[in-house]
Amino acid sequence: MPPGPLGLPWIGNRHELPAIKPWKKFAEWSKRYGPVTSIFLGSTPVIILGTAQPAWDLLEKRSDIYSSRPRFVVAGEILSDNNRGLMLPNNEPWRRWRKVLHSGFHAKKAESYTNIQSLESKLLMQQILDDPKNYERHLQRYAASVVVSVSYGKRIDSVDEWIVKENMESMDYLTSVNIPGKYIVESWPWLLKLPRSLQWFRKEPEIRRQRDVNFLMYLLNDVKNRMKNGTVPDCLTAQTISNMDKLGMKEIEVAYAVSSPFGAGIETTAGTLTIFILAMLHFPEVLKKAQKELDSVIGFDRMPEFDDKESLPYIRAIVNETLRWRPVPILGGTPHAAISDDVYNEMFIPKGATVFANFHGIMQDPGMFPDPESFLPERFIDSPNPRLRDFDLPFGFGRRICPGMHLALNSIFINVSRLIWAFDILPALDKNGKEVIPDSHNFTNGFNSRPVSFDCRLLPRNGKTTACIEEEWQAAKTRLEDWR
Ligand code: HEM
Repeated sequence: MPPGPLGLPWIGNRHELPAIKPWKKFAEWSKRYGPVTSIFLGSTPVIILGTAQPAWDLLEKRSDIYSSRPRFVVAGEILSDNNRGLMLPNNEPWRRWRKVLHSGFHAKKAESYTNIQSLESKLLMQQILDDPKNYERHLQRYAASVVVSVSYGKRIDSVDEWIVKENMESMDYLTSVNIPGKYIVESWPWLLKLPRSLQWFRKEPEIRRQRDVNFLMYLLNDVKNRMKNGTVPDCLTAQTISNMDKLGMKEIEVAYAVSSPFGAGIETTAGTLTIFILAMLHFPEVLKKAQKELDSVIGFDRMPEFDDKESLPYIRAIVNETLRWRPVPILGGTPHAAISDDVYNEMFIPKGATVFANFHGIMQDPGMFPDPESFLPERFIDSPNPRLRDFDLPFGFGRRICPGMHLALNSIFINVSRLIWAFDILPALDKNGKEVIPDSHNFTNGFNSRPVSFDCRLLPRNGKTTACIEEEWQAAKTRLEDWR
């Protein structure tokens, strides 16, 4: 097995792994033992990949071995009845689920959503203009509305809408049951052989499951009804319902599949945009340089559009650097699992091993990203490294790579370019008028890690850009009505 810290009988290295921000410990171990490290959590072998190369070598090049997931007894099997593809092993139902998401969000298909993304982004700019203090809430609304629009053909006016709240509660519950060590059945799955009435751990997740099913079926049936009336815009659910027979999927499978962007696409997108703002507070020279590019390519009489992407290399590099500097899916997303024994660089990796591509270490590897703590978009410009020219590392690996990658990149590009074009992004001032720069390491715990809320000033750059935002918003308002 790869080198790693010696564990104790039965518990392995569990006692050494903190519940808060375990990725830091992972990175520490990678530094000490090398880019491929092994530990044991209970009796499960866990492989930690600390740099990008072994992650590509294993999770991408050997994806026939490493595209599975570890077993999630409570969250995946009991709570979700094996309907949440993110937690499914590499099996036939996962492939059907993946097909739905691929056909809904592949690069070409994602282009068809740029219209709604641009309209929602115009609303976002207007909201930030009117109420800059609550910028984080506006970013979350943007991300939620895009995801619900492309999934269910219906937009979101406020993060307080019941659909968003119900989804958040469901996701919070899912995360709360997915804590290693919380349920003994995860380590002793033989408990599932007990008579059902004796499986004490089932009761609460099964109640929650019924609530999830009711919610997801309501959303599915709502789209069905609107399809009958001819009032639903093109969206993932409508496409999938039309293809249901061909896909060979049951209604409940479809209901869960089309809801996956809900869990995977809101926090990641909104969190990344917040990280961009945090980076601009720490690296004001990057903001200045980006404004210079926008001023010469766009000017002040119109907003940046998707068509401008090719002419804005520095903005594209900022998008990449934001995803690298502080990745939201800090542990590389959900871990992968090996379905057969393997040998890599003379190290044995056993069947059933859980594999983490620890983004906290990978994205801070000075070998690949010199001076990794600095926010340097230049590292992506004219790079001879094809992996940096086409930077998909933040979206994971192989057959499990994020299916929402193109949608996410479009959301980040359009909003980063418009925020830079329209606003000066400055630190908040304390009561003595002194600038307060938030800690660039103060991030939340959890699978998705985003900055702890911080204040900043988003000041309109000039009258022309402000007038342009207001004008564009007036025009966008009526067009957004199509997505009610
Ligand atoms: C900045 C935004 C985003 C980032 C950084 C991100 C990143 C990731 C990562 C790292 C993974 C794990 C891949 C792996 O296991 O190797 C993942 C999986 C996934 N993402 Fe995203 N994602 C983002 C946005 C989205 C959006 C907008 C959607 C939906 C439209 C989405 C849907 C998914 C799904 C469904 C999976 C699970 C795939 C599977 O298990 O087969 N993501 N994402």
